[in-house]
Parts: sequence; structure tokens; C-alpha cells
Amino acid sequence: MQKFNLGVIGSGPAGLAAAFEAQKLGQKVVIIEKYQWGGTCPNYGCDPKKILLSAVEGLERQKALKGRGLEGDLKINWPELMAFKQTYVDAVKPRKIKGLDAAGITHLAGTAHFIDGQTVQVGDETLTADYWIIATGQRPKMATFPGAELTIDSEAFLNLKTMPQDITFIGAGYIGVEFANISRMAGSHVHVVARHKQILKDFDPVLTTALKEQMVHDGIELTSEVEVASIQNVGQQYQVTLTNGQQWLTDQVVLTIGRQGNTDQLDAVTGQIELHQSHVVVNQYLQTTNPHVYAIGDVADNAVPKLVPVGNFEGRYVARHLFGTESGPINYQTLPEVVFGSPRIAQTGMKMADAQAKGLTVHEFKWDKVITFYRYQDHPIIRVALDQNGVIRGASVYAKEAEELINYFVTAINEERTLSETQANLYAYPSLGSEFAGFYE
Ligand SMILES: Cc1cc2nc3c(=O)[nH]c(=O)nc-3n(C[C@H](O)[C@H](O)[C@H](O)COP(=O)(O)OP(=O)(O)OC[C@H]3O[C@@H](n4cnc5c(N)ncnc54)[C@H](O)[C@@H]3O)c2cc1C
Ligand SMILES: NC(=O)c1ccc[n+]([C@@H]2O[C@H](COP(=O)([O-])OP(=O)(O)OC[C@H]3O[C@@H](n4cnc5c(N)ncnc54)[C@H](O)[C@@H]3O)[C@@H](O)[C@H]2O)c1
Repeated sequence: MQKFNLGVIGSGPAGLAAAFEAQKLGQKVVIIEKYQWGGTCPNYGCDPKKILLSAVEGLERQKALKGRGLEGDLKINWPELMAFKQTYVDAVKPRKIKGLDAAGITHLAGTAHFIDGQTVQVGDETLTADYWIIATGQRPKMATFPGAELTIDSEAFLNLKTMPQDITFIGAGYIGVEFANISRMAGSHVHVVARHKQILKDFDPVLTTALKEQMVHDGIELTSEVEVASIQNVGQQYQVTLTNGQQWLTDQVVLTIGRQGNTDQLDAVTGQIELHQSHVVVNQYLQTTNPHVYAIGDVADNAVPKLVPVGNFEGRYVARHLFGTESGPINYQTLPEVVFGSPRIAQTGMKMADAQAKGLTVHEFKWDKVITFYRYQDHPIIRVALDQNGVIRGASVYAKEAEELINYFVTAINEERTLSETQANLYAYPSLGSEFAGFYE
């Protein structure tokens, strides 16, 4: 039996962050992965998606400048784009393994399950550790309507060999919205089925309404406040039937209704680890009901957004809590959230609805005439919540480069800066930063 100070189950952003931090603190660490080293994000999540988005961005720029100085029509060559994406993905495993080897972290391929409160079995190997961290992530949730088995999931979408002529997304959350936009720009006719009136229900409704209108304007057939009744094979196609009786034929149906925790193979009961539905119950130190076991990242049952920076932060926190000087409960920093649509929606700090309910002032800016946005015909909406002292407490942004702009607000909120203090910085001009500095013009 091999003995370690720390065992980490799952090599996604959360598990890797914990393993490297513990190793830096002088611990003997083992990490176990059953599928792809690096987990969801670099293999079948954020990173491949952002590569596909780079082609979308190219097309958007071209469309915005057509008749304004750019000639000709571009189009996405899907197989070529996928091949480019794959060159990135193929390099992930060797890079991760090289990093683990260089750090002296033991790594093992296989499915881990608990055989008692401190011992884990992986194939023929039995491993014991002072502490275990469960970082097993999530996988797509399956639907229960008849024909749900005919759908594909987000990972299969990111490996589609050809872009279907007609594609349907069920669910209008992060993935449905982002992939609908990519598919549209790749030339597909796109349907989205949304359960609620508001798409992206955790985001600022002013911005989600603007995005929904833009998606419809761009030709996406978005049906709201309805459910799928069934999907049936009809020749080479699928017939989608909604609960309101509406029907259409489509070439591919992608299920984007959320994700569930990867806990079914862990033998959690044997490990004395309590689950809540498919996620691992944790306290404010991310400790499970077994004091020797912690859970981080997507699989933890806590009310924080399930995103890469969160898992990374939690991984480093638990390693420092167990082996370093971090003694208090986890204290999350200001979190940015971004939906990579056309344009993006981003938010950080206090949500606009909460700010308004608490009597804070919400300022709204529409800035399409300033140079940064004008150059590619962007029509941004920027909403900022200020407290009675003018300190920025929250922001939401609707713009093509919202993922960069929101980072300025993260810093401002963390440093409790007023807008005028923020403006006092000198930022490169013209850039998103200089627009940020000039907000109150
Ligand atoms: C399509 C898509 C796009 C996304 N885009 C973004 C984005 O733009 N920005 C962002 O911040 N987040 C994004 N996310 C979310 C992000 O990918 C996750 O928040 C992040 O990967 C979670 O990290 P994790 O380490 O908790 O889990 P994961 O990355 O899921 O890693 C968990 C690992 O554990 C392994 N595992 C599971 N069970 C076992 C077992 N019993 N034994 C051994 N190994 C096991 C799994 O194989 C997996 O590799 C996206 C997700 C998807 C699906
Ligand atoms: N840009 C990013 O950071 C990014 C991108 C993609 C995914 N992610 C992460 O992955 C998670 C999963 O994304 P997701 O889009 O699958 O989930 P989600 O929770 O964001 O959205 C799922 C949507 O599907 C709806 N829904 C549920 N059941 C339905 C049904 N039967 N019919 C129709 N609609 C239904 C929900 O109401 C919800 O609006 C996100 O919550 C996020 O943590 C992040």
C-alpha cells in the first residue's frame, strides 16, 4: 500500500491547483485521473470553446467593417477549425504530465473509489493518505423526456466533424447560449428551447433581455417558457415536439440543461462522505462529513458559481488550510462571470437587482460612440452599482470584449475604489482601460 500526505481525485483545474499548492508546501502528493488529464476546461470545456470563438470573432469583425473598409466575405471552415482546436487539446495531456513530473507529484490513471475513510482503490493499487480531496467535477445532466437518448452533449458538440445545417439546443444557460452563437456563425440554422422567459437567469435581466433580442435579430429561433415533450427519429433527422405542440425537423439536438456531480463511482458511503443529490456536502472549510476528506470545484455542494477561477481558488485554499497557515473559513474574492455570446454578458460583485433592492445607485452607460466600441460597431451597455460613498460594489457589462472590461471592475471592487479614484489611473489609449477610466464623461 502506498502512503501519501495528500491524495487528489480528479485532475481538473481544481484538483491540479490543490496538488501543486500542497507539493509547494512540502507534501507528498498523488493525483488520480480516470479520463483526460486537465479535466473539463482544457479538453472539452472553456479552452476549445474559446478557440472556436476566435473564428467567430474574426467573422464578427469582418461583418462590422463590411462596407466600412473591409471587402469580401469570410466563412467558417468547420473541419479546419476543429483540426486547429484539436492541436491545442492534444497538447494538454503531455503538458499536464510534464508539469506533474517536474513537480514530483505522483500521478495515476484510473477510477478512484473509497474502500474506507482514508483509503482509495485505483485498479490494483491501494493508496492511503492523511487527507483526500475530491475534485471530480461534473458531467452533463440527462433529460427524462422521450427521445432524450437521441441528443448529444456539450463534449460531443465540441467534437462535431461537420456543422449540421440545422441544430437545436435545449436549455438557454451558459452552454446553450454560447454554442447557439457559435453554430449560427458557422452557418447553421439554430433553434433554442428556453424553459424560462429570461435566458441566463442568474444574470442582469436588462442585459439578458438585450442579448435575447440580439439573438432573435440574428436569426436564432428562440422559443421561451416551454419544455420539450419528445424527440423522434425521422429518417436522417430528428423531430422536436414541444409541450405547446410546436414541432420542427432538425439535424442535431444538443442537450444543455445543466450539469450533475461526478460522485457515483466514488463509493461515498464507504468513505463516510455525505452527498446532496450528486454533489458532495461541505462546510465552510470545504471539509466533507469525513474530517479527512475535502471537496472542491464543480463537485462541491456550495452556492458559488461553478467556474475555473473558483475551483482553482478552492484548491489552493484547501492545500493551505491543511498544510499551511490558512486557518479561517474560505473567503471568496470578487468573482467575475462571463457568458461568451455575441456580444458577451459579464458581471461581478453585487448583482444589479440586489443593489437596487438595497438602495444603491445603478448607473447605466451606453457607449457606442467612443472609439473602442465604435471601431467595430459594438453597442455596449455598462451598469455599475455605487454605494452612498461612490464606491463600486458591482458591475454588469454587455459588450464584445466584456471579459476584459469586467476585470477592471474586479480590481476596483476588491480595492473598494470609487469611480473617481478609478479614473485617476492612467490607462493606455485607446483601449478598454481608457474607456473605463473615462466613465463619468
Ligand atoms: C462547454 C463548457 C464550457 C465552459 N466554459 C467555461 C468558461 O469559459 N469559463 C469558466 O470559468 N468555466 C467554464 N466551464 C466550467 C469549467 O470547465 C469547470 O468549472 C471546471 O472545469 C471545473 O473544474 P474541476 O476541477 O472542478 O472539474 P473538472 O474540470 O470537471 O475535472 C474533474 C476531473 O475528475 C475526473 N474524475 C471524475 N471522477 C473520477 C474518479 N472517480 N476517479 C478519478 N478521476 C475522476 C474527471 O475525469 C475530470 O477529469 C465550462 C464548462 C463546459 C462544460
Ligand atoms: N462562460 C462560462 O464561464 C461557462 C460556459 C459554459 C459552462 N459553464 C459552466 O457550466 C455549467 C453548465 O452550463 P449549462 O449551460 O449546461 O447549465 P446552466 O445551469 O447554465 O443552464 C441550464 C439551463 O437549462 C434550463 N433547463 C433545465 N432543464 C431544462 C429542460 N428540461 N428543458 C429546457 N431547459 C431546461 C435551466 O433552466 C437553465 O436555464 C454552468 O453553470 C457553468 O458553471 C461556464
